[in-house]
Amino acid sequence: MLVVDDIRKSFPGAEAPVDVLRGVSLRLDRGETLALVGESGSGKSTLLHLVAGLDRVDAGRIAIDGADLAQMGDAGRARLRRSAVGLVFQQFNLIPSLKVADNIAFQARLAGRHDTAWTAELTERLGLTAHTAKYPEELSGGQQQRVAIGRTLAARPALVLADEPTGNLDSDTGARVLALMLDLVAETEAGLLMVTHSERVASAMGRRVTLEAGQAI
Ligand SMILES: Nc1ncnc2c1ncn2[C@@H]1O[C@H](COP(=O)(O)OP(=O)(O)OP(=O)(O)O)[C@@H](O)[C@H]1O
Repeated sequence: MLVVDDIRKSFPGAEAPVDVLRGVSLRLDRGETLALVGESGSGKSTLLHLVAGLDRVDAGRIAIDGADLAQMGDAGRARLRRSAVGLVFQQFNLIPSLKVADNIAFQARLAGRHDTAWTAELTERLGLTAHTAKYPEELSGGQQQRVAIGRTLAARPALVLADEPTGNLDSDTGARVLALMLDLVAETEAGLLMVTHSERVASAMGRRVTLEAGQAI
């Protein structure tokens, strides 16, 4: 479902360009979970941004469900992001003026896939039922993180891209949220690509890819 084929990405440096990704390839099918690990600065977030269509590769190919990101304009990539891809980043990016229930439903409504029963089930399993009429600022960090996960999964994306989604939580809450996220991803048969620094998180995933010196090993 996700094919990353020999991608390259450089950024301008003070003297010479910095070659962050130097021919990285990976594949991810629906129902698979893949941890993306590597030292700080190894290019994990860069790769995730490229797959999310938030930036463009210098060379190589990224395809999601057969659609080549490079062949699409900005509008096409935004459409694909809305319909097939869910993002869970460290910053929750909740909408402050919307109540929790509307934050959770937001992505699904945008994608035209709002399903009341599924949203209610997700809300319950994420332990948020008592908080649906609140605004994000009234919630703790861990609760806001669960809202962000609910918002992504309510839309049933084919591909979930996550950057340290439990990085800001204490280890017990983080473990519970991760286990729930893995269950929900498995049930929706999404593919999950997750950047993490945590060995515990990486070992809970089906496979792992390590970025080192611009390559996937
Ligand atoms: N927009 C940008 N402009 C210039 N350099 C960038 C840009 N984005 C990333 N870089 C550089 O690319 C390299 C990889 O950064 P990236 O954030 O992808 O690493 P990472 O593996 O996610 O790191 P961390 O684990 O610390 O989050 C770094 O050297 C960074 O300085």
